[in-house]
Amino acid sequence: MIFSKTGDRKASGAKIPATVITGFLGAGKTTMIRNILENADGRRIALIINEFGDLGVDGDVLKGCGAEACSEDDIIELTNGCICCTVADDFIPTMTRLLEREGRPDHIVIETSGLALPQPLIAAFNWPDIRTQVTVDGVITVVDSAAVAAGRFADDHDKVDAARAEDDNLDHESPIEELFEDQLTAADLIVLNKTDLLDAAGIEAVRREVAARTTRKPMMIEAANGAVPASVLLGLGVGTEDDIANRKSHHEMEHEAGEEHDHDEFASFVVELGPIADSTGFVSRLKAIVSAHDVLRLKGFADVPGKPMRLLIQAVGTRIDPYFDRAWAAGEARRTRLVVIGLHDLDEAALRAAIVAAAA
Ligand SMILES: Nc1nc2c(ncn2[C@@H]2O[C@H](COP(=O)(O)OP(=O)(O)OP(=O)(O)O)[C@@H](O)[C@H]2O)c(=O)[nH]1
Repeated sequence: MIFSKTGDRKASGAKIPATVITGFLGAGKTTMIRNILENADGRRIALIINEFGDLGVDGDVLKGCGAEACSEDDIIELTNGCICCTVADDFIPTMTRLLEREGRPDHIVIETSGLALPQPLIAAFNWPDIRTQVTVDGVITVVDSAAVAAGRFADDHDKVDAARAEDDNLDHESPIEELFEDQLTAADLIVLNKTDLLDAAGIEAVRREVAARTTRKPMMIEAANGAVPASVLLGLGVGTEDDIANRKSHHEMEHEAGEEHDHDEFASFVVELGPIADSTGFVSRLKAIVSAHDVLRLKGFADVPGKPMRLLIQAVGTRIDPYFDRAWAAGEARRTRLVVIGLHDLDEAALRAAIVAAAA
């Protein structure tokens, strides 16, 4: 965070605007935030990142981006990715500490994990100590348009029925579909991202499907690589915390109907490997593995011997995108670590073995 030295907002009593950026795993939230930080127009931005999985890749990518607004110490990471369960434990104390600091930011940006329900987070802005000092400027939901076009959020009824037959505890129709809709329902602005991967007719079909998935009518804009001017994303001025009653999630509606909510629908684990000599072969073998095992998201960094830069590996569904993102720092341990995220029945042992074999 880059903080004001004067703390003049506090003195004037103006509330600090906070933008919540949500969207399913791999939609492009971090990419869009990076774009905001690089085009912050002199705003002092504090960034809170909530990530699923123990690796902190998003924070690391943003710390490594070199923009003035992303200095190492200026990004707060909340490591438990289910913000819906930890608002009281993690988020509220973090916000309180941020607001107690001497210098205060002009704007707060919060990236939820791809598996988080935004509703409890928005409701937390009504907590007395927070409500008097911060307002939700707007909720921005980033959509992976290519994934929508590929039917990734369409309910696969056969699969859901089979899973429910095997596991009585499954109380939801389809966790992915529900989350996708809950994130859309929370939105003040929907960014249809990854339009570079579709043609005009495909984008139009995505727009129609997304509109049909929420009863609200938030603004919708298109983007590639999250390239939307910060002036469009920041300053929506909605005050979303006053409108939570109109944005209820499936979970909230189930709770009201007296049903229980299961937090164990998704799972993640970290794989640590040695140096990867043949990075091209490794990435192509990983691609086959994520397809065969229905992995939702895989990301992390690899140590490629002889390369001064670390290799960032990102897989979203079956798309895999490796690139060297920054040089290893002096004294930094060169490590290969990947976080793997999937549904709760992810076969961790088989996946681990396959990834270790792919690296050999
Ligand atoms: N082709 C294409 N790729 C994109 C676009 N936006 C993001 N990506 C890629 O998609 C992958 C995931 O992007 P992230 O920004 O990390 O997505 P995220 O929503 O922060 O991911 P999680 O935090 O894991 O949920 C990366 O490989 C990005 O380079 C886009 O508009 N087009």
